[in-house]
Amino acid sequence: MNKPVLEFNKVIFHYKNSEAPILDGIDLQIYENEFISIIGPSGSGKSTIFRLITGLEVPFKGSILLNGENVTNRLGAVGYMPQQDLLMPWRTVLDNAILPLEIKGIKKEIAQAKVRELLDDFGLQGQENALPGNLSGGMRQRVSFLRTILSGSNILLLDEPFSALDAITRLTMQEWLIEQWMKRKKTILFITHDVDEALFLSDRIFVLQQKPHTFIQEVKIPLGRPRTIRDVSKSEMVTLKEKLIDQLRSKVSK
Ligand SMILES: Nc1ncnc2c1ncn2[C@@H]1O[C@H](COP(=O)(O)OP(=O)(O)OP(=O)(O)O)[C@@H](O)[C@H]1O
Repeated sequence: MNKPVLEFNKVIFHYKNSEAPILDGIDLQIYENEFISIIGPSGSGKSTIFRLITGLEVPFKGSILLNGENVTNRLGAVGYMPQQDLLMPWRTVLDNAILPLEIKGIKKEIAQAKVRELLDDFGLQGQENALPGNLSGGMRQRVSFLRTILSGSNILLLDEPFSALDAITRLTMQEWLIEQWMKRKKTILFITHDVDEALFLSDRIFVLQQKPHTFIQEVKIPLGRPRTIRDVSKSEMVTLKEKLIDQLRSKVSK
C-alpha cells in the first residue's frame, strides 16, 4: 500500500431534487491494490458513492481525485460491474466480453483474441460461443467481471455482484475473485449487504452510519493474505462480526 488511487476531499453531496444531504464533508483515501467493502443499510448511500466516483453525479462541494487527478469525466476511467450483469442476450460470451474494447474502437478480431487469452482464467474455456441464457449465474458474473477487467482501469467498482447466487456458488466466486484481484493487482471497491462476505474479502470495511454522513467509519480486517473462509471463524473475527451486525441493526431500528 502506498499512494492513494482514489481520494474524496471534503465532499458534500445531495441530489438535485432533494435538499437532504447524503455526504456532508467526507474525506476518504483508498490505496493501490486495496480491497474495500462498503456496507450499510438500504438507502444509506452506498450506490451514491459509486455514482460520485464514476462521475454520474457531481459533488456539490469538495473534490474526488482519481490516480491523483481531478478528472471530470471518470466514467471511462473506472471499471464498473453492476448488480445485474447487463449481458446482451443475443450476443455470445465472446461478443459480450469484447464490448469495452469495441467501444474504444479496437478491431473486433483483435478484441476477440484478447478475450480468448483470458477465457481459461475466467473458467469460460469452451463457452465462448454460448449465449448468456445458457450460462449458470456464476458464469454470467464471470463474463461480467471479464468485461469490467477489460475496461483497463486500475479501479474496479463492484455493486453487490454475488447477491443473486446460491451460497456455495457465492463462496466459490468470492475465492475466485480474490485470486483474480491478487493476480491482476487492482483496487476493488465492493458493495455488499453480507457481513461475512465483507469480512472474508476486505482489507478495510467502510460502514455507513446515519445520513448525512460527516465521516465514514472504517474497520481494518485483522487477517493476512492469503486467507481461507475458515479464518473468518476465528474468535476475533466472530467478535468483529457481532459488533458490525449490532451497528447495522441499530441504524436500521433508528
Ligand atoms: N436519483 C436520486 N434522486 C434523489 N434521491 C435519490 C436518488 N438516488 C438515490 N436517492 C436517495 O439517496 C439515498 C441513498 O440512496 P442509495 O441508492 O445510494 O442507497 P444504497 O445504500 O445504495 O441503498 P441499497 O442498499 O438499497 O441499494 C436514499 O435516501 C435514496 O432515496
